[in-house]
Amino acid sequence: MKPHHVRIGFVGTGRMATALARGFTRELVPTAQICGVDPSEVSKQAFRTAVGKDVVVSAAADEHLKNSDVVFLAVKPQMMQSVLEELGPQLTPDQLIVSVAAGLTISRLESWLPAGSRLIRVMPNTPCLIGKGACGVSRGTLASDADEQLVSTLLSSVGVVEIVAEHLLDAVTGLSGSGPAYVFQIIEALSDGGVKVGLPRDMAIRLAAQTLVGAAEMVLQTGEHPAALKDAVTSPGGTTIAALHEMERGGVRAALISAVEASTQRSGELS
Ligand SMILES: NC(=O)C1=CN([C@@H]2O[C@H](COP(=O)(O)OP(=O)(O)OC[C@H]3O[C@@H](n4cnc5c(N)ncnc54)[C@H](OP(=O)(O)O)[C@@H]3O)[C@@H](O)[C@H]2O)C=CC1
Ligand SMILES: O=C(O)[C@@H]1CCC=N1
Repeated sequence: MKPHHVRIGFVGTGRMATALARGFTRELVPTAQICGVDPSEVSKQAFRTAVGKDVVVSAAADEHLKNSDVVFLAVKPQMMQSVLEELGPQLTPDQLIVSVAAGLTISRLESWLPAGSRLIRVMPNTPCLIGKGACGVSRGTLASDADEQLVSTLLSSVGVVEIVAEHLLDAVTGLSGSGPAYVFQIIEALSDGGVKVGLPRDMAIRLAAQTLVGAAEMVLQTGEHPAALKDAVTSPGGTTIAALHEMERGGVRAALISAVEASTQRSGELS
């Protein structure tokens, strides 16, 4: 199936569903081919406002969801079992199911889905909203090469895709799934630093964010190790080494390593 012909349904129209749907419809999928199911009036309307007025939303599974080729499960992990118990009988074997839920393993999801369901497990992140996502993908027991290809193509339209063994998806969650939150906090802290030394807040936020964008792009475009790029900024006896010493004293590296590890562990617990 051609990706731009795919009809996509979202079960749960919250933050991650909105980021994906809006990302898919930027270039690839017409908004009229997207639908969403969510009992929350607030989420549903926010989803439609963000993605487009052609999007059909409803409080419960309807004909639009039943006619979707791909169904994204985007509810909280703790709700998934009860959602699938209700939704399962309305799914058909023709539909490809994609879970974005943190932690829930393929075997657990397959045990809650109707027998014979084709499942792909994905860990995306919210920058999919602007086409800059980072996603890990693992294939379920019955999903085919074509299914994996279709989901990879959809997700490639909203970011980079890494096909990973399922046991690594918790680690992907710890790094890139939760990662935007770490980076937002870093940007906020850097801008606090800018304000402390006299910059106006809005300028400090712009400078901090652009510094992260520029540094990240340098890593991706040059292929150089981040440590080498750091060394190129760091003059002997200069300003940067004075700052890096403070970061080491503050345990920034250890804190980030522990952050990834804590999120990974929590993802494992959610199953
Ligand atoms: N946010 C993120 O950055 C990421 C999230 N994820 C995963 O995405 C999933 C969704 O997370 P997120 O978007 O943040 O959560 P949200 O709470 O923003 O969205 C979940 C939505 O599902 C709704 N919902 C509750 N019950 C049902 C139901 N029976 N049928 C349909 N919808 C229902 C909720 O309504 P109500 O609010 O009324 O409960 C809510 O609108 C999670 O499994 C999470 O692990 C994965 C990667 C990144
Ligand atoms: O915080 C969470 O549980 C979700 C999963 C990854 C990002 N947000």
